[in-house]
Amino acid sequence: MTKTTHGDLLLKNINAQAPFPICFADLEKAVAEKMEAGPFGYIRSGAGGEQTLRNNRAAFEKYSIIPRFLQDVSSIDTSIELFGKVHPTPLLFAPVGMNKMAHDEGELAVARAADQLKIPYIQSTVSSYALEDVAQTAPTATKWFQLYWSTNEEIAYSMAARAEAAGFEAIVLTVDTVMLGWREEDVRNQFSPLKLGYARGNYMNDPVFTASLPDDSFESYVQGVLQNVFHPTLNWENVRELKRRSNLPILLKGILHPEDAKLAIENGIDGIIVSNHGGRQLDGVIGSLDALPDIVKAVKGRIPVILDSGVYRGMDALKALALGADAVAIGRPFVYGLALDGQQGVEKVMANLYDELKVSIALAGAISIKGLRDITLVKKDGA
Ligand SMILES: Cc1cc2nc3c(=O)[nH]c(=O)nc-3n(C[C@H](O)[C@H](O)[C@H](O)COP(=O)(O)O)c2cc1C
Ligand SMILES: O=C(O)C(=O)c1ccccc1
Repeated sequence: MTKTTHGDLLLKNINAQAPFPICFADLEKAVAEKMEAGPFGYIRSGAGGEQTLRNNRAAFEKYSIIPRFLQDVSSIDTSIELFGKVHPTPLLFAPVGMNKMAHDEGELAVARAADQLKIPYIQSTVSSYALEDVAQTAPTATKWFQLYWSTNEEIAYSMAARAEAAGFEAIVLTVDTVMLGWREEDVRNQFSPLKLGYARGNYMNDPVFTASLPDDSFESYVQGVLQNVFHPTLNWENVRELKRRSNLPILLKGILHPEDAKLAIENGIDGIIVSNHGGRQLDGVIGSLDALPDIVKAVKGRIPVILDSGVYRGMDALKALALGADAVAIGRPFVYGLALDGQQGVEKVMANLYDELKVSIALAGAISIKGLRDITLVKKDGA
């Protein structure tokens, strides 16, 4: 239970300290001024004409809440349970690769922030630091490993096994990035973090991967990553085999169609992440919040449904939870916090998101995450 009676959730941001950007737009502006065009454009942009990037935000803006009052909201419970473990907030860190682009301490800083905040951390396959180093620097954090399938399947199994051995508690298989989306900003800026070697953390010390290289030159590593990280052959049989080989819960990330959600359950999957990869993969795709209700209906509470893509404030998280998500994952906001102020920046961004969520739950007239499902929402297009 969290007390909401101190009245300082907002006001602690109004003090003598150096000001920190309070919302996503301010964050993005500050990072744009600080970072070079290449890495900033890589993080900010969406695929194609960025229709999906806009759809993500537009989906949240369609919903409004009709709040209830006079029901004592002095104490609220923001905890959730996932795979038998209780977490104090319904937030997660979405897997974001190559964090050295944003800060030298990269994933290490983010994982320490996750440990501090008690928010589960999902580490990317293409991270700048190895999963073993992340586990060591954030030993008590809840850590999940995001797996990109590999052209050489044995590399995928090897990474999944390493994650399990290092204490990661779930595997998140991303299904929407079997090849890179059509990202025009990166062409404009002539920028590829993959080619610059930012994604080598988990590959460099993978015994199966390194054994597959002709030599240990930088060029061989980069070529090896490029050859393996894109994997258009991925199919349901691979999913079943991964499930057979792992003892951990397995989630599929990037599900947008209710039929795929049903297939995930039929194939023994333990959870799904409704996501369009932050608008970075197929442009013209449905906003992830717009995809949520039909998926929640299809899943019928059998496995947890997590949502990401466009959750930029506490109120966005509230709307997703009210529409039936069990938790939400945050991508770009924490990366911007990392770019501005390392671990501290990540903590500030996530703490503000959480504080706004708490204020919003109470002001909407709910006292728990499950209770949010009973609040009244209206949708602009009348549906
Ligand atoms: C720079 C960047 C790198 C990302 N790398 C990965 C990744 O390695 N694996 C993955 O599954 N998703 C990756 N994503 C997608 C995020 O997990 C998440 O789906 C997305 O950022 C959510 O949208 P948001 O940024 O609007 O919160 C990445 C996103 C960004 C912005
Ligand atoms: O940039 C991304 O969104 C991403 O997920 C990715 C996927 C493969 C290689 C590098 C990054």
